[in-house]
Amino acid sequence: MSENVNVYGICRIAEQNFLESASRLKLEDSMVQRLINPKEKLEISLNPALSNGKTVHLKSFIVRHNSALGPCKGGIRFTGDVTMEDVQGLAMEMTWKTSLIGVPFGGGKSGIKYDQTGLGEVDKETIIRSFTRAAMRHIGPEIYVPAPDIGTNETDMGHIKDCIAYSWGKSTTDGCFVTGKPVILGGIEKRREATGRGVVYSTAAACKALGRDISQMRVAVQGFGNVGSAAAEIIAAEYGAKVIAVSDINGGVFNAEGLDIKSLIEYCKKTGGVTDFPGSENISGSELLETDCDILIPAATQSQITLSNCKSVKADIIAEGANAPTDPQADEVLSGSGKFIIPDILCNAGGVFVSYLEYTQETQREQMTGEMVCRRLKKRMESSFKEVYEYSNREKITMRQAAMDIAVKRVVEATKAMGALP
Ligand SMILES: NC(=O)c1ccc[n+]([C@@H]2O[C@H](COP(=O)([O-])OP(=O)(O)OC[C@H]3O[C@@H](n4cnc5c(N)ncnc54)[C@H](O)[C@@H]3O)[C@@H](O)[C@H]2O)c1
Repeated sequence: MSENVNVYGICRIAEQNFLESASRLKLEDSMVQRLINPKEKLEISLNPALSNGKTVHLKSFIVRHNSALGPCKGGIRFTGDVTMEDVQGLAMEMTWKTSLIGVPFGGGKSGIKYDQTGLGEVDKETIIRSFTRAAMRHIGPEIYVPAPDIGTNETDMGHIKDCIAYSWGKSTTDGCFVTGKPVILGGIEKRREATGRGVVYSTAAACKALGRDISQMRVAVQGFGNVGSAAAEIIAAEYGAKVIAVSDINGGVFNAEGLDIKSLIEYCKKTGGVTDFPGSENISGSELLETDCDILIPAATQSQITLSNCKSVKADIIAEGANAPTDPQADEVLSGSGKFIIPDILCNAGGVFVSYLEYTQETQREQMTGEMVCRRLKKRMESSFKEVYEYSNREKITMRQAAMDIAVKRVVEATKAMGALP
């Protein structure tokens, strides 16, 4: 892990961003309490027996933060260090993200606390099925709809769907219980790359707004998983930008002339990481963040840009592919020095937008082509970017503040419209 992980903590970041927005919007204290506290928090113990015959004991978490706008939506984080607090912060972020991007979902998230180092595919499936069986009564099209996040992928989502259908004695689920599934199981084309693609569409919109030619941009990407590798590939292949540095948890690689991202993806499939990629120079994780470049895409994990390293960030556009990669104090320093930050709830909302398309497709039993998905995603990322950019200019606040205020206002409006429960 990098030295900066969890310096601030995602829950604190999410709460602080919300409280600042609540203060700008002059929300009443009762509304603040209603929105800051999650609707539901669950800790579920799992005891699966793995293929070596040993039973392991692990914790899993589900947080349904807010469902004023619809069923709670958010991915499953499966790592050795995920905590209930992380899941709570991430669930709150989802509430604002779904609101901002304009889909009828609330915010949720789940976590499975288990270190996957050395875990084989069969045992991973066992743990995913164990989680699904235990959590099933909290998952459903009108309750909480999971998706991939760090440590989970479309194969896992396929197992979740199958596990639920199996428990009913049916061949499939009735409605959408999980998004990000394989296409053959009712998933949607382009979902795997949707978050990274959305990051690129919002970055392209930012370049346009700032009068910068994206094809001339030098890009550094932190994290080369689902989000980072797709963003790197698309910004290079479709927009002609030069991706000069990428990193993963074990370090990074650099080439001033641009890395061949397609080959790097193939290389990672064989070796499990970016280090020693032929034709590049190895760099450290912290050197990646300090790379002399125009655009930095943090797409790894939270609290990577902190008060202690933010002054070394040279990129003047920061596109937050990860959730909460920038600590609030660092955010203030960066914004104060004129950096343009595309905040996470806007920048990485492409994944949940395409999850929404998957949800509607499955409910209506129709099929959308990849071309239709990309067109709708691009249109939505551009219109959301425009909304936030104009609001930020009008109110003379940062992009993050504008995104938060727009998102919080919608949830407040829905909450007021629902009225108080008896
Ligand atoms: N998958 C999605 O659809 C989605 C949607 C919205 C937001 N996000 C967010 O994007 C981020 C990445 O998610 P993902 O799905 O790509 O995860 P992933 O597990 O596929 O990939 C994570 C990548 O980050 C690297 N990494 C982890 N810690 C690192 C560190 N400290 N320094 C450098 N690299 C590090 C890993 O080695 C890996 O390459 C997370 O913050 C996640 O919450 C994901």
